[in-house]
Amino acid sequence: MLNPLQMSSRVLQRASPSLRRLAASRKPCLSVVSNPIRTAGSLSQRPNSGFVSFPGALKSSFTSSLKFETPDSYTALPTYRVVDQDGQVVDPSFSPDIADEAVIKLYKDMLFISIMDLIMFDAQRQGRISFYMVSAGEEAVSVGTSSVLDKEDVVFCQYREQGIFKERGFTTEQFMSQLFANKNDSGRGRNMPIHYGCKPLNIVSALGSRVATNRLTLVVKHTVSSPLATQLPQASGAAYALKLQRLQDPNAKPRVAVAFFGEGAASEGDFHAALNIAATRSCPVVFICRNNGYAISTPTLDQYRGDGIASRGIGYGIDTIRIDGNDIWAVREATKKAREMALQGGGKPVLIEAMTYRVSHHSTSDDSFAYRARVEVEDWKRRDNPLTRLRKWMEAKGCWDETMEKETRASLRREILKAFAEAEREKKPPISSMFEDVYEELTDDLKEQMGQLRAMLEAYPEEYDIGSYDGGIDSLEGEMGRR
Ligand SMILES: Cc1ncc(C[n+]2csc(CCOP(=O)(O)OP(=O)(O)O)c2C)c(N)n1
Ligand SMILES: [K+]
Repeated sequence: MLNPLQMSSRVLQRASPSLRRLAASRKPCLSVVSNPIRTAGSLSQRPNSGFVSFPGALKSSFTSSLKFETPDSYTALPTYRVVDQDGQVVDPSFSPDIADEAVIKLYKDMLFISIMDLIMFDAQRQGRISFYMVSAGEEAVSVGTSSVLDKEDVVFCQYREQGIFKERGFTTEQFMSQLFANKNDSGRGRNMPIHYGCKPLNIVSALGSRVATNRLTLVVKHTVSSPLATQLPQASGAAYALKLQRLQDPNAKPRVAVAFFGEGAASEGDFHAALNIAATRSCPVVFICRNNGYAISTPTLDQYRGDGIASRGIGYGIDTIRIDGNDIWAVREATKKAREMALQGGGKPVLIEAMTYRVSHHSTSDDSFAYRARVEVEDWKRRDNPLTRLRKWMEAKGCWDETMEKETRASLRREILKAFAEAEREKKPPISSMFEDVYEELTDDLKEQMGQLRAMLEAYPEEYDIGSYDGGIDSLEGEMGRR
C-alpha cells in the first residue's frame, strides 16, 4: 500500500485534468457559490443590503456600534465529559459501546504504559538508557483515541503517545528494542529513546521509503520527531492525499489522518500552517491537542492568553470540541464523532482539545519541582487520574476487582522486565549501518571515512565496546572498509 505522501504526488501525476482542477480548487468557494452577491458575478457591496460582501468577510453584517470584541465577551468553551472523577456516569444518554472484555483491554493497555514508564524512567536514572519521557496522567488520551480509530488511519504522534503504539499492537519487544537502540529496532538505533515509528501499524514511519535518484537513495524516516509541531503540516498533507485518493477512486477505503500535539507545540508556526491548509483544502484530519498544563517549564498562563487551543480551531473555521482528557469515555465518544465528521462529504478537519495534567517531569532531563510546587502535583494525583477513573467505573460495573488489579500489575511488570532484559543484552546494529540509507552506493568520501573508522577501531580497541555491535569490526569488512 502506498503511504499518503507518495499517494499525493502519484495521484496528482496520473490524475485527469478535471481531477487536477478539482484538487486545486478551494472548497470554501463551493459554499460561496450559494452567496447571491457572489453568484451575480460581483464582489462589490450591495447598496444598503445590510450585509458585508467584502471577499474576506462573507458572513458579517454591518453595524454602526463602534465596539471592539474582547476575549472576556465570550464564555470559555465547555469541557465535555461522560464520567466524573469518581467514575460516576454524568451523561445519562451514555451507554458503553463495547463489551466488558474490551474495556478491560483498554485498562490493561493504560496500565501497561504506566508501568513501563515507571520502569524505564528508573532505567534512565540507573544509566541503562540515555533518555525517557513518561505519559503519566495522559494515558486515556492516547489509548482512548486509538481505540476508536480505524487501524488504517494514519497517525502522527508528538512524543507522549506511547498508548497509541500499545493499543495498535506495538509489542513489548519493539518498545524495548527502540529504547535500547539495539539491532532489532526498526529505526536502526539512530534515534533517541521514545522516538518510535511503525509503518505496518500506520503510525508514521519511513513515509518516503526509498526514493532513488541517480546514486542518491533517500530513506525518509518519519518516526516521532523532536522538533515540535513538524508532524502537523505533515498530517494535513497526508489527509489531503487521502482525500485525493478517494476523489480518484470512490471505492478507496475512507481514512483520516490524526495528529497529536501539546498546547506548547501549538505556539509553533507549523500549527497555524497545518490548521489553515487543512481548513482551506478541507482535509480529513483530526487534530488532537493534549493540553496538560505545561510545556516543559512554561505553564499555560505564559503560553497563551486566549481560551486554550480550542478557540483557535474555531478561528480557523474548524469544528472543535474541548473534552475531559482524563475520561476515556469522553475521549472515545468525541474521537468517534470527530472521525465521522472528518469523513463527511469531501472531508474536513476537526479539532479536539483534551484537557489533562502532566503528572511527571517533562522528561528525564527535567526537574519539574524547580517550577511547580510538589503539592500541586500531589493534589492532582489524589484528585484525578485517568486510570483510577476507569478502574472505579469498572469496579462499579462489577468487571474488575482488587485481585485482578494485583495480578495484572504483576504480570505486566514481569512481561516488561523480561523484554527489558533481552533487549538490553541484544547487540547494537552493525557499525557499518551508519554509512547506509543515504546513497545507493557508497560515495568515495564515505568509503574513505569507513576506512578511517576501521583503522581507528583497530588502533584503539579498548576504547570502544566493539563486541556489542552486530558483526563487530567485521561489518566494516571488505573493499569498502579497507580503502
Ligand atoms: C521547535 C522546537 N522548539 C523547542 C523545542 C524544545 N521542547 C521540547 S518539548 C517542549 C515542550 C512542548 O510542550 P507541549 O507541546 O505542550 O507537549 P508536552 O511536552 O507537554 O507533552 C519544548 C519547548 C523543540 N523540541 N522543538
Ligand atoms: K503541554
